[in-house]
Amino acid sequence: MTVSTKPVVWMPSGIHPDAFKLANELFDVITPEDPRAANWWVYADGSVVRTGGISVEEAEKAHRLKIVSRNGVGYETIPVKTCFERGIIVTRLPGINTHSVAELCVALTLAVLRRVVELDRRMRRGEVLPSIDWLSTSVDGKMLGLVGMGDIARSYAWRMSRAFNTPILVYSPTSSPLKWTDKDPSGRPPIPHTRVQSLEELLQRSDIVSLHCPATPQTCRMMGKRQFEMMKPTAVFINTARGALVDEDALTYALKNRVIYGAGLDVLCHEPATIERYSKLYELENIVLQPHAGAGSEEVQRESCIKAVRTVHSFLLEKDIGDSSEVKYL
Ligand SMILES: O=C(O)C(=O)CO
Repeated sequence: MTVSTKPVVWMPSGIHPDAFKLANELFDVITPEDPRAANWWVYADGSVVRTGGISVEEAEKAHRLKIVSRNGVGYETIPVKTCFERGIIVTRLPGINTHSVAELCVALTLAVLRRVVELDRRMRRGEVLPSIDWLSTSVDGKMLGLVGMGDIARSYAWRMSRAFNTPILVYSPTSSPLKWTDKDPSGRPPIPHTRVQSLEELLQRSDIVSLHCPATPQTCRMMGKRQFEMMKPTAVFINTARGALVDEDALTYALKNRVIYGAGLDVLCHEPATIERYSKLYELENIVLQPHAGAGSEEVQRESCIKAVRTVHSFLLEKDIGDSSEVKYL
């Protein structure tokens, strides 16, 4: 029997084929199909995770594990405290998917306001166009309200203001040090915007409300029944941030009863989402859903998966995560 001398790496979630090929050259990879997957923590020196992450119990049992490399930005699915206590380093790729997620924000906004997906479905069901029933809402000049001031919010704001002349309102629940008055890292000019002092004001004034905050105890369920009722009945709600920010029963009620016009969601509380769990949401026409695909462009996935794999390799071999500006320790 040949014993592999390559580091053993656990990869629980889907990974771009080019990165998977590279990983197989560099490591002895354990995927969910591998017989070792049931107790991967006995074997693994490193792990590359996208969605799914790892549990506290797994981190506690993983005696060989030295690094968890998150292929993406958010890290709430990784037990960072336990990892630190056990000397396991955690890395992520901030900024890697900024423009890809911002593009999806634009796509969801257009799809919901112009009823793109709903009308497509209705045509395929045999309804005959045109009809007054199919009137939608223009995007041009609508007030865009952003909750959070990170890079994705900024990239989305830049695209919307340039393409659709949307005035921008911003509310940041954390005291964000970021100023949108400087050029952004891609050299784009500042975006004119108005900062409001409360979520209430943003909800009342915006035609498009979009969330851009991490899930923390402070932001959890920040959008509930009361908040949806503060929005205009003509307004749409976009969430590409995290499902935990939203009370999903309240959103379902608001959509069903036309408290708001529509919603576009890339994230849900329970992912991967299933029709059984979300049957009430899935049956609504005024919602467009995506399977947490904001970072899911071919280009971004190829780049980020390869970076995440290389990070593990550098660390296991050289105790260093390399000099890429995008790879960061937590
Ligand atoms: O990278 C992340 O954390 C994402 O959720 C991308 O959508």
